[in-house]
Amino acid sequence: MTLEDLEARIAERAAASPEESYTAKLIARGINKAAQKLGEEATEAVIAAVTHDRAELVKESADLLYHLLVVLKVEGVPLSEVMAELDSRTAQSGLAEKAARKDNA
Ligand SMILES: N=c1c2ncn([C@@H]3O[C@H](COP(=O)(O)OP(=O)(O)OP(=O)(O)O)[C@@H](O)[C@H]3O)c2ncn1[C@@H]1O[C@H](COP(=O)(O)O)[C@@H](O)[C@H]1O
Repeated sequence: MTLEDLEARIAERAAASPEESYTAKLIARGINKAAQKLGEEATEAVIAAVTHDRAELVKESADLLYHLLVVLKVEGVPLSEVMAELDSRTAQSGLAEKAARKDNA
């Protein structure tokens, strides 16, 4: 499974009935609920990381990526746009990118 596969699955399930699909149910509840779930999963991943709970970190990371893709779907942002942003950063180090952002702020 790639993130692109998951993005396609989410797009497919978005059209399903909320009674039979968690994705459809979450999308029907709107961006505030989807964003709240994203925040919760991020927090759970952070807790797993700082408590060195490796198995939980793997599970929470999967939840986090899924909920991020749902939020991107609701907001109409294709994953390819996020990947293109990451791609554009490979030309420089993360520290140089951070300094450039500060200069532009
Ligand atoms: N990867 C996921 C995935 N990860 C997490 N989850 C769901 O995310 C939910 C998070 O758990 P919570 O207890 O926080 O959720 P909850 O109790 O419903 O949340 P509240 O609304 O009560 O806050 C669980 O119900 C998980 O099943 C996912 N649901 C779906 N997918 C993927 O999406 C596909 C389509 O799923 P459906 O849309 O359900 O058909 C699946 O085949 C998977 O590939």
